[in-house]
Amino acid sequence: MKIGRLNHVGVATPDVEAAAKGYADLYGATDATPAKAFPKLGVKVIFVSVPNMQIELIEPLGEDSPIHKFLEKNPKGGQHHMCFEVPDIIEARDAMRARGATVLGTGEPYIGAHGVPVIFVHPKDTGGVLVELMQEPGGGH
Ligand SMILES: CC[C@H](C(=O)O)C(=O)SCCNC(=O)CCNC(=O)[C@H](O)C(C)(C)COP(=O)(O)OP(=O)(O)OC[C@H]1O[C@@H](n2cnc3c(N)ncnc32)[C@H](O)[C@@H]1OP(=O)(O)O
Ligand SMILES: [Co+2]
Repeated sequence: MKIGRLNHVGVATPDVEAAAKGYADLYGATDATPAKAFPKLGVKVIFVSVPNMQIELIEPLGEDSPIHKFLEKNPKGGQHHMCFEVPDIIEARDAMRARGATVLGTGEPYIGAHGVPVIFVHPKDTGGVLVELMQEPGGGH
């Protein structure tokens, strides 16, 4: 398994709308999706498109959100994860495990905000950076 293109950088924020306005006002990054809630994933998301990838603004939905504690530690928000595309998410999951990394949750890929299966690799195995792997559109079995 070889890692693919950087699809997005996840940025945690207490307010995705305010954060998206900040990217528009400060950097002219006005190409943004409407905010969308993913209750099962515990986040509200806005994707801000820039020339070669996206910024994924994520706001916690409730205290069970996987980013709730992150925002308690970083109340203004901050860089949260990087997401790379892989050709086949199952092959990637198995490769992570075979290479000694911890795949979060049950290890079963689940549908993320882009509508394709994703996994997350624990930051303790990746030099302190939370990495998400997502099946590249049109990839997989
Ligand atoms: C999937 C939808 C969407 C998409 O792109 O499709 C998204 O990306 S949504 C993104 C939000 N969802 C997730 O992040 C799911 C996976 N994440 C998790 O399961 C948790 O965030 C986890 C386990 C990485 C951390 O959970 P939590 O903060 O509640 O646990 P701890 O406080 O015990 O943290 C353990 C340890 O990890 C360090 N940590 C936490 N978050 C990060 C981070 N974003 N980057 C780097 N390190 C992180 C934390 O400081 C602890 O370190 P320690 O040295 O043990 O204190
Ligand atoms: Co993501």
